[in-house]
Amino acid sequence: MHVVVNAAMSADGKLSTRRREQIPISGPDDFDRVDQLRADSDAVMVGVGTVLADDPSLTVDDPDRREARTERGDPANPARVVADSRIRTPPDARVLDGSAETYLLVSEAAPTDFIEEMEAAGAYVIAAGEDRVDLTTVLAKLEGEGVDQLMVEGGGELIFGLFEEGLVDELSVFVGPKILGGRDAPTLADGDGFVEDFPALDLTGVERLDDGVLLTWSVDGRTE
Ligand SMILES: NC(=O)c1ccc[n+]([C@@H]2O[C@H](COP(=O)([O-])OP(=O)(O)OC[C@H]3O[C@@H](n4cnc5c(N)ncnc54)[C@H](O)[C@@H]3O)[C@@H](O)[C@H]2O)c1
Ligand SMILES: Nc1nc(=O)c(N)c(NC[C@H](O)[C@H](O)[C@H](O)COP(=O)(O)O)[nH]1
Repeated sequence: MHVVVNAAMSADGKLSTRRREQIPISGPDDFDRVDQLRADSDAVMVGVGTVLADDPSLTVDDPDRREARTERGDPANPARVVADSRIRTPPDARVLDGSAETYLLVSEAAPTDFIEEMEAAGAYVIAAGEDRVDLTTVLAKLEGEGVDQLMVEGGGELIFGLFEEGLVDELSVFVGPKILGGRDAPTLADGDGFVEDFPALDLTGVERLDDGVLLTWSVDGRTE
């Protein structure tokens, strides 16, 4: 499986405001690039923090791109994947609106009645990990379901968790022309932070885009 993390951050490295309110950091060209990346992926993943903050749809916006997917025999939209250890996804979240397949990745601590509620709402539930989702195991299961290219759209907790497990192959970050500030505002990689064995990156691209810059890296030492 090829795992691509994509995010937009302010010039000071924040993914959103300290109130976790989503504000546009990307401009139209970057949003269009993100839409193409979704269209090129088998699944798009976020953490439940992003579902609660933004209620994203995670679908492909451009009808031509959806049509191109169906012409090559894929569903119009990639599958949606939410890492949600204890099931905080609301049953009326957009990711459960039926416009794409949705996998809910939960831990063994997830309450059984919540699992049933999510399945009734149309989600496929995959459980692994005692207290929080065991990302290595669930990504292997998703690969078994045919997910070869996984795009991860955040947020900072999930991105850190994936780096922690050595699961990221590629990182693309749009750095936009804003300062958001806030010591508690989400950043690209939050979690507990590394104190050693820092993941190392190889810069593969620098491109001026909208009023910002798109940086792409490949990740050293990723084990398949
Ligand atoms: N600018 C961008 O590109 C962008 C993209 C996505 C989200 N965001 C912002 O990020 C914020 C949400 O990010 P966040 O960090 O609060 O939440 P998140 O989206 O990273 O979700 C975190 C949740 O993921 C789940 N999870 C399960 N297993 C995990 C594991 N092994 N490791 C880590 N997480 C695991 C947990 O339930 C955890 O609470 C929002 O403010 C949103 O607007 C910005
Ligand atoms: N690429 C990007 N640039 C931004 O400036 C910005 N604020 C986000 N934020 C990601 C966001 O937190 C959501 O998760 C989805 O981008 C929303 O997805 P939908 O359009 O609803 O499908 N992402």
